[in-house]
Amino acid sequence: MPQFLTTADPGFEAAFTALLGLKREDAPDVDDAVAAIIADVRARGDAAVIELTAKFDRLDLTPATLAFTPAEIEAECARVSPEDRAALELAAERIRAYHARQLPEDAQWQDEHGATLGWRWTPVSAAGLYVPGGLASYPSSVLMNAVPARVAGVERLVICCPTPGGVVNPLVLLAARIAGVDTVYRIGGAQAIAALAYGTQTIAPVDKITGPGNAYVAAAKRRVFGRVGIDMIAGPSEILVIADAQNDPDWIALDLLSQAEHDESAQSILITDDAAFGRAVAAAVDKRLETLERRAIAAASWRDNGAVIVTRDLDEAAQLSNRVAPEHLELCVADPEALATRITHAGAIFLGGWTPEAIGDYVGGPNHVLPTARSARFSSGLSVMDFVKRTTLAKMTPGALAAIGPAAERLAISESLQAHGLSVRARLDRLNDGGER
Ligand SMILES: NC(=O)c1ccc[n+]([C@@H]2O[C@H](COP(=O)([O-])OP(=O)(O)OC[C@H]3O[C@@H](n4cnc5c(N)ncnc54)[C@H](O)[C@@H]3O)[C@@H](O)[C@H]2O)c1
Ligand SMILES: N[C@H](CO)Cc1c[nH]c[nH+]1
Ligand SMILES: [Zn+2]
Repeated sequence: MPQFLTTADPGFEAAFTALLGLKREDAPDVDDAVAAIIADVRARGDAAVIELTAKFDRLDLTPATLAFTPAEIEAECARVSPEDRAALELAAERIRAYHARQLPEDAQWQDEHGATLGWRWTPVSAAGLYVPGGLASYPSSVLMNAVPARVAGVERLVICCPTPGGVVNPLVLLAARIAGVDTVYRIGGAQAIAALAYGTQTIAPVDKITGPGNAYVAAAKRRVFGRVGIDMIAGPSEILVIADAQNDPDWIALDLLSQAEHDESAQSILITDDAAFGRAVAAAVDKRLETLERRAIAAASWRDNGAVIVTRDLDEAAQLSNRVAPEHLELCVADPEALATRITHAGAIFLGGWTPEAIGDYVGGPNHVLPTARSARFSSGLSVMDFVKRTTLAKMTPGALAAIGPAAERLAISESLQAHGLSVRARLDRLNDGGER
């Protein structure tokens, strides 16, 4: 059973703290296994990747079959129905239009001394996009990773997406083609992350790795960070719904289950100011679980990590939500915009009862790769900004150097960094000797 909590109860704070502290990450020995996998791929390259893929994905590959061939991609794309193709194309265009607005601008100006200052943005040269493929496959995650990278101007885009037992989702390959991905490797897990970070005889290394994955993928991304950039550690999915009694309990139940069905470690929480409505939603969840396709996963998530919390009012609901810092936050209340002004930490906010979180997963436009496990307190969802970096620009004139150089020299001396100071002093002396102004 999910937890039923009431803020008016004396024991609420302890129970809520315990709810936030639920360990939803996987087995602690994952990191040891991942360290060994990364070391093996670094040492043996393709051979290690091929052996691990056979072991974990029941798929026998060769160096020549690590990547899908153009003919294979063509054949798989031809299997996609016109309706599914249209849905992917609609999603891709909306995601592209939304992320195009995120492109940052270069800047350049002269200050009062005549110095030219500024910055410019450049994309990473190569990005490796991880698309989960173990428990389910996610064409939508292809778009959510590849489209922002293309908008950012990344030159080389590759995808790693496991195909356990050789089962391919043609929509993953069509999504990759629509988004302009150059190469799709049919590998997954930590071995894929290691191959992207360090390269193998067949797989060229990249500069940035993005995309969600299971505990092995997350542990591998943590370990290769520094060798390559990573976006974040996008863990098991979460949703928090703040809803008043004016909602249809079945709608709210389905929204909660939409994230619970991702993973037994997912977390779905309802906060409401009406106890009877909270009970009605819980009953609607149980009813839906009787027939849901992924009911085994969703029921375990709801039972182990789910909660219904009754608050005194919606302000209290907002305060609690900020402590959860949920990946997804739905505001199903009369005035969602007003309540949203009280929200300080959330990966994505969905305003009003007509905005189910699933819209954000697929076609709304915003990215669905979002911070989990309270990391929305300090991090953001995947965006164009994950694929660009900023270079600063500075140009002194002799006059500008004369104006600010002495201060630099004094600070260099204060830090006992003599060459720093002398590199400025030599130029100032030239100026003092009548050199170029
Ligand atoms: N935050 C997001 O945007 C988002 C989107 C989609 C999915 N997800 C989450 O991503 C996760 C996907 O997990 P998944 O397992 O389905 O796919 P996955 O692709 O992340 O992991 C599957 C890979 O794990 C490796 N693996 C499996 N068992 C292993 C073991 N015992 N030792 C070493 N490696 C092993 C295999 O190589 C396999 O290819 C889920 O938790 C899902 O909720 C998150
Ligand atoms: N809600 C997931 C992120 O937590 C993203 C997703 C992909 N497909 C369906 N949903
Ligand atoms: Zn989802």
